[in-house]
Amino acid sequence: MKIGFIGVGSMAQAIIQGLLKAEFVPAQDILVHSAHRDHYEKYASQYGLTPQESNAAVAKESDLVVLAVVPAIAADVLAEIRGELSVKKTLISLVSGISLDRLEELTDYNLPILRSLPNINSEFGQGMTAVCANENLKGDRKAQAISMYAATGNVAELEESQFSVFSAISGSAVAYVDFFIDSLSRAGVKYGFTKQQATQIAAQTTLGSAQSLMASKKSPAEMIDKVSSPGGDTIAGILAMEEAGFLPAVIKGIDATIAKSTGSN
Ligand SMILES: NC(=O)C1=CN([C@@H]2O[C@H](COP(=O)(O)OP(=O)(O)OC[C@H]3O[C@@H](n4cnc5c(N)ncnc54)[C@H](O)[C@@H]3O)[C@@H](O)[C@H]2O)C=CC1
Ligand SMILES: O=C(O)[C@@H]1CCC=N1
Repeated sequence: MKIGFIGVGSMAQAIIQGLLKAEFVPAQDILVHSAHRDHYEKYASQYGLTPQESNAAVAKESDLVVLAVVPAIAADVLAEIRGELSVKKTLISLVSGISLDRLEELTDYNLPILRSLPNINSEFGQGMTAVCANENLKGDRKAQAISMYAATGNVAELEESQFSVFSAISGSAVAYVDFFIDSLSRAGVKYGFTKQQATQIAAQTTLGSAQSLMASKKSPAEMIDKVSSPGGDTIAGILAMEEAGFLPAVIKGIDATIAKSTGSN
């Protein structure tokens, strides 16, 4: 099976690296093309991938055609490759905010298409990807397309109407979690830790907390209660964070993310 990537930016590279680590397909069966020849040729040669001269060539030579460009140019790129797509190939879009209806309108109403929203953690097999197939993609073909993402982490099949919220609390939230880690780290620096020490401590604490939460099957609130000793330090910190607007700040950030991805701001 050949997997072609149109666009080799942050998200495509994370998936490619995840696929290589999982040995999902041989490296040469991953085809790439993007706007910058120097960059995609160098990247392909570094990892043994197969560079292609054009977006149309990627589409022609691949079984799974992954559209990994920014939303603003997706329509132009689909116009370039439309002639090479067929019912024998699966188009996988990971472009935020572009619906299956719109993808069909820009290509062909008979094509098997998987709309997806991965996150950057795919690079290390820790991804969280939402998928939704159109009615032309079913059975083994659908399983094959989804298996690409399963090789790089968890997959959830969702209604399309849930995508913008998913994108905010997963795709974008990788940055928000890192923002939180960086905030903890800066607090450590304020009190004399080096940035490197503080970041390592904050990151490991975040990782350990997420793993413990999932392993325990408890709610985050129950875990907070376990850490908050009566009359202790943690509850004092929680109350101060609440007073400073921690929860409303997070909700506001998610609202803004959803508004941007749905074009409602
Ligand atoms: N970065 C992330 O964490 C996530 C990104 N996405 C989606 O992934 C898509 C790409 O985002 P990023 O990788 O962050 O952007 P990026 O800017 O890092 O990558 C975009 C790629 O498209 C290429 N490109 C530009 N014009 C082109 C053209 N005419 N033909 C072929 N390639 C062209 C660029 O050279 C670059 O390789 C977006 O639609 C975004 O919504 C979805 C989930 C998470
Ligand atoms: O920032 C963005 O637009 C993309 C969508 C989800 C994560 N990154």
